Amino acid sequence: MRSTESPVLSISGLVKDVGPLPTLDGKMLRVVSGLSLVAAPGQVTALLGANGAGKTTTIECAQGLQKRTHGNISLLGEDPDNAGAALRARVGVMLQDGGLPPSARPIPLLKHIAGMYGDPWPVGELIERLGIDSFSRTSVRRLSGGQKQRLALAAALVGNPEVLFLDEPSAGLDPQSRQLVFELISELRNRGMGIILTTHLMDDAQRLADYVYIIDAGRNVAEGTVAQLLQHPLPPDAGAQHIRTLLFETDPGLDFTGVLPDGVSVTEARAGSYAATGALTAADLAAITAWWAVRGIMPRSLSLKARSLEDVFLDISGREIR
Ligand SMILES: Nc1ncnc2c1ncn2[C@@H]1O[C@H](COP(=O)(O)OP(=O)(O)OP(=O)(O)O)[C@@H](O)[C@H]1O
Repeated sequence: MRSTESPVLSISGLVKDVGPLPTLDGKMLRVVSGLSLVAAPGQVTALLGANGAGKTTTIECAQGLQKRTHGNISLLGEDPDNAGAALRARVGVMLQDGGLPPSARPIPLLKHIAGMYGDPWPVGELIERLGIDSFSRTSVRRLSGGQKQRLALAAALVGNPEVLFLDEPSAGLDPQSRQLVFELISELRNRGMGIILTTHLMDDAQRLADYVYIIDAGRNVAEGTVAQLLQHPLPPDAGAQHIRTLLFETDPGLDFTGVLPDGVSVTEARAGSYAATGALTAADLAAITAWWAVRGIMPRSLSLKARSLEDVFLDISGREIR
């Protein structure tokens, strides 16, 4: 596990049992089994895992919302299980379902929350940054999913927290709102806020995270910066299929047999739209462009896609659905 001076959150050997469950003949179910992580100030730390991996349980234990079975948790230097109002005031939480009162209207709600803090974030600034003015007269229950997300983020930030928990922050956001939220998250990180992001969206983690913990079945399975994880060795049975993909559009129905090496597979997903996947080398790129040149073919588009965090995640946690 990485070491960080004065982490905003540090979890070691977290175990959480739930139950007893009638479906297990009255036995307990272990949903987190010895998980450890460290989140630093001024960084986005992502917890990445499939549905049911134990992300929410871990984060709720970290926030003191669920009692842990074993293990140590330190949130801003304190045990969240004994947290008082002073610790809670330093922590911002944006939940997936918002957790906001359905009949409230956005601006009075934010002003009310701001009134509970000594040094709140100016409400007007948050309203402007998150485009809340455009739906300020609508009650929470009538907001769209994306509007609720933006209001939930504003509500999490209004207390000017030192640490911010974000659960799937881009869920339901249109591209403009997503960009807005991502820019704000980057700015908060640069100001020194410690941000803990829970997600199964690889793209969000790849774009935002300084450090990623991949968890599976309540355990740590890999960790590192995105760049480090992208170097993760391929599993022995992966073949070369996740190394690189060359995407190109040209004439339909072309036969590339003999142009590219055996380990590279070429598929035509739509007429004239091809993907060549495998351990492509510069020589292979030269071979395919030479082949086009001889035949007078000019592709309409051409792009090379490197192995992504999603490929690494699937290599590590398996491709079968949970
Ligand atoms: N009180 C409970 N009773 C029974 N099972 C539970 C309980 N709490 C959690 N679980 C199970 O523990 C596992 C972990 O749940 P958790 O919500 O932490 O996963 P997650 O990684 O946040 O998933 P998602 O991405 O779907 O939100 C799941 O299989 C869930 O069904």
